[in-house]
Amino acid sequence: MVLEFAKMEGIGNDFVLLDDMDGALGAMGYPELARKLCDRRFGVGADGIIMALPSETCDIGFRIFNSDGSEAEMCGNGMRCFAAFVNDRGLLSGTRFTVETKAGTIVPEIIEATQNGVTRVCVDMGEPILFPPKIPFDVDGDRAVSVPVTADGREYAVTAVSMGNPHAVIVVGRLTGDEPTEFGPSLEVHPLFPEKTNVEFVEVVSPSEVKMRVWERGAGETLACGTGACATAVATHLLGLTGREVTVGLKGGDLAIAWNEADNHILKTGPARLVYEGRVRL
Ligand SMILES: N[C@@H](CCC[C@H](N)C(=O)O)C(=O)O
Repeated sequence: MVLEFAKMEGIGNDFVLLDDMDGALGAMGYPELARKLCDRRFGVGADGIIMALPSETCDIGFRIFNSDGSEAEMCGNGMRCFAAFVNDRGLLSGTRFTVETKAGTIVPEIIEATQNGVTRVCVDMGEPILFPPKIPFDVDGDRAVSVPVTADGREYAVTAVSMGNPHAVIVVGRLTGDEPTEFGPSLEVHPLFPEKTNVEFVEVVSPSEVKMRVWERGAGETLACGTGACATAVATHLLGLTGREVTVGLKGGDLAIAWNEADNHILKTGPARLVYEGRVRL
C-alpha cells in the first residue's frame, strides 16, 4: 500500500500528517502506523502522526499518536501544523475552524498565510486544569500549586497541569539541558500520573520569558511541546513568577503564550512549516 503524507514541523516538533477523511487508513491501526512512520531509520521519522478525520461535532476531526504508538489527547505544535495542512489542502474553507480532539474542541486560526512553506497560527487551546484531584490543600485551605514528588531518590516540586493531556512542570534554577534525559523517564511513569505524563523543566528568565526543555510521554525528548509550553505558562504564573503573557523559549524556537483572564482560555501563537510531501510504501 502506498500512502501520501506531509511531513511538517512546529519549532522542531515534527509530525507526519495524513488525510483519512474517508477512513481508509483506520483499518491499518493507527498505533502500528505511528510506530512504522515515526521510525527515524526504517520509516519517515517523526515525533508523532496526526490524522485529519471527519467530525460530527466540529468542522474537522484530529487524532494524534506518539512515536511509540500511544494516543495523546492533544498536541499544541501538531495543531498548528494541522491547521496549515487543512488550509493548504483546501480540506476546509476559511482561516479559523473548530477541531474535535480527545481534549475537546480546539480552535486554530491562521494569522499569516503560508509563505515559503511557513504558516503562522494562533490556537485557542481552551482552559487549563490543575490536577490530579488528590493534590492536597495547604494550611489556608487553598489548593497547593505544586506538590513534592519523589522519583529515583530525588525530590521535585511538581505543578501538574492538564491541557487535555498531562504535564508535570518543574521550575529549576538554571537549565543544564540534560534534565529531560536524566530525570524525564522516571517522572513520566511516576504513580501520581496513572496515564503517564509529559515532563517540563523550566528556567524563569524574567516575568515575560522562560526557557523550557521537555521529555514527552510516548516520544522522549523533543525539540518543543506546545501543550507543555501552555502548561508551563500556567504553572509559572500560578507560582507568581511570570505574568499572563510569556514567551516560552524551547530547543526548536519560541512560542508566545497568553492566558486570558476573562475566559480562562490560553492562546498559543507560533509557526508551522511544511518540510516536504511524499509517498511511502507500507
Ligand atoms: N508535542 C505535543 C504533545 C504530543 C503528545 C504528548 N507526547 C502526550 O502524550 O501527551 C505538543 O506540542 O503539545
